[in-house]
Amino acid sequence: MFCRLCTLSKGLLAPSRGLAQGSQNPEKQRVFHIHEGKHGFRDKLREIVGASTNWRDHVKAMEERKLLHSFLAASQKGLPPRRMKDSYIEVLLPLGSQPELREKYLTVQNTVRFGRILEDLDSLGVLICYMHNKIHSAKMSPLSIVTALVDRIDMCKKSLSPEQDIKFSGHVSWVGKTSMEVKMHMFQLHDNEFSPVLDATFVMVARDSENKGPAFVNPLTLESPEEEEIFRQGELNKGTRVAFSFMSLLKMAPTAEERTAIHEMFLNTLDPKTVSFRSRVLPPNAVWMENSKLKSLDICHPQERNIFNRIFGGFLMRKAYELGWATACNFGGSRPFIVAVDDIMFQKPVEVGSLLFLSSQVCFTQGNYIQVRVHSEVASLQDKEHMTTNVFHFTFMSEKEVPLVFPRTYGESMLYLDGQRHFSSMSAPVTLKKDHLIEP
Ligand SMILES: CCCCCC(=O)SCCNC(=O)CCNC(=O)[C@H](O)C(C)(C)COP(=O)(O)OP(=O)(O)OC[C@H]1O[C@@H](n2cnc3c(N)ncnc32)[C@H](O)[C@@H]1OP(=O)(O)O
Repeated sequence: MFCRLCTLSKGLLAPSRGLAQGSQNPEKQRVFHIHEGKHGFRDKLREIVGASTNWRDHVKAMEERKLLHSFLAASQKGLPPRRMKDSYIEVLLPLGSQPELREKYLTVQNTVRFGRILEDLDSLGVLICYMHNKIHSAKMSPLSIVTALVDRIDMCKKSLSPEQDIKFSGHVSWVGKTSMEVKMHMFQLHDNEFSPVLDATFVMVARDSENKGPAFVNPLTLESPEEEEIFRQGELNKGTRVAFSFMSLLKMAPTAEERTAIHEMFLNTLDPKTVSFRSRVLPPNAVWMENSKLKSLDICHPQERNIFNRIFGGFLMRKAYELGWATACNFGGSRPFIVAVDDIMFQKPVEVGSLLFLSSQVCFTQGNYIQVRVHSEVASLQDKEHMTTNVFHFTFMSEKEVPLVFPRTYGESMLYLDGQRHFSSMSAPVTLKKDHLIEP
């Protein structure tokens, strides 16, 4: 499979060039481990934020964070600029050399759980942003950094083995006033070399010490034409996001071409015997969209909280991904493999104790591809009103050709078109490879 970003990222940023291939890193403090402990990156995050390790201390820990308010900058100009390499870090997931780590990452097909990788990417993105905004004289940060958007995750043409070491790297690639774009790469050891397996772009937002209002981030200074290109790409990404949201089918009617396509699908479902709008029949090898649905419910226990005592974005992504994978599996009747994740917007934080309702459905298919949409909403135990927190978009590739999915209602037709737009925004067509084994 061709991966636009894996190719683009190769050699663009000076700090990642040598390190990406597994060479020695002179700045040892920038290399963290996934596991807990002295060099564990989650412990590092807790240290930076001063988060509680026990739920019973969470109120006290938050009270302490209030005192950090005075360290917040009144304007962005008051903050020193940072270089891309200031935020550059690497994180090791030594699945090969530390087999005790494997269980957590293992699927029954002896591949790596992609849902676990999503969790690691989320924490890595946050740590990168803390590196960018580091106050050298203070151990703790006054900022609360939250995930606003998973812009894109593209898989490259490599299998993920649970028996080989994995390495993540990343850095801040663009900054606004309170938001930052982060680019992350993942590599796996293959013939003694770390080869690219995944590229990800997230947008993180800085909030004040109590996560109640916006906070300024350090500006970014660019040191080479390559870095200018990365930054320019960040600007472009921002523009594309605005254009995409402006064109949303919730705000605007579909294009003439899209309307024609939907009308043709509708005509294809009319029963030639009755030609009645009430009796509709599916063409051969097609499934009604409503019959592709799967739902789940989770109780958001304190264990799933992030360092700011809200539910961890990575947990929400893992849950949505796993339901999406099951939906694709159920629909296609064979093992689906993840190809791309895009446009996951974290609209509202999820409180500890909430009920999390996930609803997943296939909204577009083509050949071996299945586009799945997972809608997430929460309700509190006291208040039964449901509130949407996220919409997830996953592109899967099935081992076999899959049926067509047909919308029955106008609402479903809009979901179909939205799914088609997400599918079309994918980098490039991919060919099914036996070694492309990235599963739940
Ligand atoms: C281990 C630790 C892990 C911790 C990580 C997590 O788990 S976090 C948990 C999961 N995530 C969450 O719970 C976040 C939930 N969402 C939210 O709280 C909020 O939607 C939000 C703070 C992200 C944004 O709120 P608002 O839109 O009201 O904020 P505001 O309008 O001030 O915008 C702040 C900045 O974010 C940018 N922004 C907002 N939404 C955006 C989006 N979808 N895509 C790109 N950028 C976006 C704006 O341009 C602006 O940047 P500029 O100022 O630069 O122009």
